Amino acid sequence: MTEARGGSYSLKALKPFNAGEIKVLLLENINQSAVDILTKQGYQVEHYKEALPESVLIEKIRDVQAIGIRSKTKLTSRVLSEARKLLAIGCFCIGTNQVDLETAASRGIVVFNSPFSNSRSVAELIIAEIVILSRKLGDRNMEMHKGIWNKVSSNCREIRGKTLGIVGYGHIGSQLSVLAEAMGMKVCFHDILSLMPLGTARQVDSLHELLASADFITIHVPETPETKTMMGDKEFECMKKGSYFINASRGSVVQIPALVRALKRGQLAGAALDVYPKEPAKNGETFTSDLGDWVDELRECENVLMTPHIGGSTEEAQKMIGIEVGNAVVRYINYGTSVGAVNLPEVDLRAIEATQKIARLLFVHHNVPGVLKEINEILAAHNVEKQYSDSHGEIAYLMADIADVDEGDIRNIYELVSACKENISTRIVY
Ligand SMILES: NC(=O)C1=CN([C@@H]2O[C@H](COP(=O)(O)OP(=O)(O)OC[C@H]3O[C@@H](n4cnc5c(N)ncnc54)[C@H](O)[C@@H]3O)[C@@H](O)[C@H]2O)C=CC1
Ligand SMILES: O=C(O)CCC(=O)C(=O)O
Repeated sequence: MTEARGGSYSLKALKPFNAGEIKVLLLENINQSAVDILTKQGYQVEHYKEALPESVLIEKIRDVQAIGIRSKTKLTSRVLSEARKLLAIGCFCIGTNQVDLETAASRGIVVFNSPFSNSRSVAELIIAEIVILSRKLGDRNMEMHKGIWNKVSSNCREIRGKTLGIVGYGHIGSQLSVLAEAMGMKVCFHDILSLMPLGTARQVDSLHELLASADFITIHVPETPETKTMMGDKEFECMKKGSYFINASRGSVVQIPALVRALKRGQLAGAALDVYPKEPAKNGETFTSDLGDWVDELRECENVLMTPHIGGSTEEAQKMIGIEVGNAVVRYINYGTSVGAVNLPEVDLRAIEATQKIARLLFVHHNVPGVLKEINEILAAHNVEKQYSDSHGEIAYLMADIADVDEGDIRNIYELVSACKENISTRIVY
């Protein structure tokens, strides 16, 4: 058994398994920092640059203990029902809407994401887009590439003194607020939560009030039943004539035909989109009407910037995300630590000293009365050094360190706990 240094004494590295048998599937060009962390553990890592078609995904997911994805791979209940060995899903991004979180939890599969490692990258992109839209640089750039000299100032404006309206004042929205004020903009925002405004930003009561008062509107909400299609004809009609619209959240939030109508009738002077209702699965695929008629309609509009979902795609963000999510997956597989999980209770225990003969029970179960009594009866013959249990809706997670157990005790505890009626998943690491 290997040992890790922890402060002034040695900590036990818990690995009840042959690490070489742990298989990890990484999709969508996840950063090398994650590959390095996982391979250093001795895990077998299969690494693809793109998302896989569903049939191939199902074939591969059957055989792995962990999978890493970004925004394209849909882990639906159909796909997860095939994932019989899966312990952990790493979303190497912020959004987790591509995963059926409830199904994952009900199967004892933990889901991690990286809640803010790419927020700054998105905020910087939005600042750039505000300037580019305001100066109509997208169109001027395209003209120059075609050999056309078109020096105009009409309707091109500074952003200083203009109002930025932010929908969703979370990690990205609030970071953007600070950057925009530094550029001389006034900031107001709308959020379903009452939040502390940064700088001199101002929270407004309703989405419609925000839409009517800003020169630029930018959306930074997660995909939820409430935010799906939240921007339609009525909302664009509320916006100031000649204002600009930006979306780098999720494509489902905006009704593209309504946006196109607002652009064509001159209600909006331009728009920037980074995300779409349907996106190609990999680089090299085309962005054409195969995805929907809305593609051609958008491509015809003037002063519309379109980027291929690159809000979080910077070297800095991808490296940080790789390290953060890669480590979270390792900690869960090796130690059972679920801190940072988005679908299971966050449970952890202090590390075990290398000299201690301790086995750690990791038990995900249905959250019903009587389960802990049953488990503690199983453990009654042993000294439970420490234990912690928490629940998240219908699912609960118990972690217990049991002292002075031999291989026979461990096998016995495993068999009794996993036979418990409310068992979802039982592991013992030692
Ligand atoms: N284009 C890209 O590459 C990227 C896109 N994203 C997307 O951006 C979204 C936002 O990211 P973060 O700021 O990190 O999320 P966050 O969770 O920190 O903030 C989201 C905010 O939206 C608010 N909100 C939720 N529903 C709302 C509603 N109906 N109306 C108004 N406000 C609402 C929440 O209260 C929260 O304050 C992510 O969920 C993800 O989908 C994130 C990173 C990169
Ligand atoms: O980088 C990606 O693939 C996805 C970025 C994103 O949309 C997110 O972090 O939610």
